[in-house]
Amino acid sequence: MFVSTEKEQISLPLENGGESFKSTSPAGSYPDSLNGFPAGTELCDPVPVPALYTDVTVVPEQEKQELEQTISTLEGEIAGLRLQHRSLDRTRREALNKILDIKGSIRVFCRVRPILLTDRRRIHQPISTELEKIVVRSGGSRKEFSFDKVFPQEASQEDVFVEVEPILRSALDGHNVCILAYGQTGTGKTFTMDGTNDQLGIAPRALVQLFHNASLDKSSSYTFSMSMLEVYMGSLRDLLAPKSFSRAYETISRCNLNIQTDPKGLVEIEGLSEVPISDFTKASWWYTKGRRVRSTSWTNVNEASSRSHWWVPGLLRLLQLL
Ligand SMILES: Nc1ncnc2c1ncn2[C@@H]1O[C@H](COP(=O)(O)OP(=O)(O)OP(=O)(O)O)[C@@H](O)[C@H]1O
Repeated sequence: MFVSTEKEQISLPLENGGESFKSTSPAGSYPDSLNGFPAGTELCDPVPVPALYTDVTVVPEQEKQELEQTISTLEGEIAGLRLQHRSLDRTRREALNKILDIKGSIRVFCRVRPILLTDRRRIHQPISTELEKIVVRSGGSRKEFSFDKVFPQEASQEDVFVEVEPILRSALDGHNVCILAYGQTGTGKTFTMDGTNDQLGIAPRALVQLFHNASLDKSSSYTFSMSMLEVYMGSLRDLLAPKSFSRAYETISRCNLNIQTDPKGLVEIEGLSEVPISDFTKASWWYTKGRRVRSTSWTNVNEASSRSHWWVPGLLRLLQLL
């Protein structure tokens, strides 16, 4: 005799050929339509069908063995792919290191700022650019300067970022890297490093890229931290100092951090805040906070002049100096 659940997925044999279900008390009979019971069969109080029956799927032994075989094959393939990924990653690192060695561990780019409507002196064609060279003509003299790459006036933020992007990969591979913008006031350091809301510069793009690359790399784990420091009027200012701390010690501590060199020759800023960064959202939040705190002042050349500053997310250092 078989009892079927309503879902009809499972049929389980009842022991004793159903004898044990013979009615001894006020009879109840199942209607004809129920499976397996002849019409009018007397039974005890209706046998409660355990809820368990509806959830259990009995897999035939052969199918089970096939599934186990498939799982073990897939596990083998995953292990193989992991090994392959590790080996490819090693090759990629070596290739990147070679490229950086060939290109030089220090690379100097020149970005030419377009002439702005606000510029007082509108000298047209003062310089001409080539791929790796600029020529400056002034007062009858002509001077040439060579660089690893020259970005002409038309170069977009994206064009600039493409050149520095491999350095970010290097940072995740464990190298110390530094991106430094240097130039006279008003030449476009802030524009290149920070950019604007619709033309993001290197720093916000770097944050996106770092966290994106780190999330793709399942074989390593990364921890990120960030510090932001401003060099202003000869003093060092901690841009991520906690508010209460900065208020209480505003005039003393915020502007009087010391630069120390440890026995290994590494530079350390004593007392500089270093905030742990768990993800891109946090990084972006702290970066925006640090930018708000920094000093900006007017110069004769640049209306919204930002003073020298640098920031350090994990291993990456982005510096901007006058
Ligand atoms: N490549 C560019 N394309 C368009 N506008 C630019 C470009 N570079 C700079 N600018 C504009 O030129 C002005 C001065 O640039 P920016 O403030 O970045 O100079 P800076 O070198 O950071 O100056 P300071 O040292 O005084 O802070 C800004 O209005 C900026 O938007």
